[in-house]
Amino acid sequence: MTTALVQLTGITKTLKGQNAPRNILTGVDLTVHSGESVAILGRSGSGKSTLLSLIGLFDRADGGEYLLGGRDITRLPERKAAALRSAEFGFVFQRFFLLKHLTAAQNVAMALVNGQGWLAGRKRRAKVMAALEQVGIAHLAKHRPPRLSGGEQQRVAIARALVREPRVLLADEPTGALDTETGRLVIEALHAATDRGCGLILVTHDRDHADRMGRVLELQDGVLAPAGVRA
Ligand SMILES: Nc1ncnc2c1ncn2[C@@H]1O[C@H](COP(=O)(O)OP(=O)(O)OP(=O)(O)O)[C@@H](O)[C@H]1O
Repeated sequence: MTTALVQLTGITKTLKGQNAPRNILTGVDLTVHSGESVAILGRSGSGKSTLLSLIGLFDRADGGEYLLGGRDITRLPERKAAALRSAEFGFVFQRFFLLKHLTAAQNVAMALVNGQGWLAGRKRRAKVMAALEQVGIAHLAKHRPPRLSGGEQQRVAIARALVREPRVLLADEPTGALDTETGRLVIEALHAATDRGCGLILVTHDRDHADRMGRVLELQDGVLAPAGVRA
């Protein structure tokens, strides 16, 4: 068995409630390997986004252990966590967060700016076009977001997440603002990333989309368990 990309053991998280602290995650175990896709279902408020933000190193667990590619990152200092976040993770959200005045290609290229500046022009263009191609919208490279449909805009956002070749793709309700058919295309574009060895963790309310993933889990009472089989 290969080394797991993401390995969470006994993850706990308590958040301030209105009156008293709330134990949102009480012992989450999750292992995701390269090329694997996992869907996380759960009722509203069950802690799905909280869990994703811990995996993506936006926040820190109170307890438990987090290994990334076999390396223990449970207590990584914030500066190192930030560097790891941008090197290892791609993020896709319900809102697309595209810059309206830039073309699709320019929006994707924005992800290639780092502390050292831009990649050299030709290399950058090739990476951007490859990412747009991967999600099936290379022909829309010069279009600006207001001229694109919701599904096309979300695929630009996925290309922006993929262009840095992350090891793990985290998607939080990426089809929440889309109709069913458009959502299906977006799910396929996300899933295609696993063919290249990316690990994919998808938070969704849509059981049909969840069933497109290799495994379907449910967050309930602070822990993850295999989702029940549908009648
Ligand atoms: N920063 C915070 N401080 C206190 N409580 C929070 C904070 N963020 C979220 N919560 C609460 O924690 C619980 C879990 O929130 P979370 O957003 O993780 O749930 P979710 O399963 O993603 O919900 P949804 O499906 O509605 O997006 C909710 O009750 C939410 O109100």
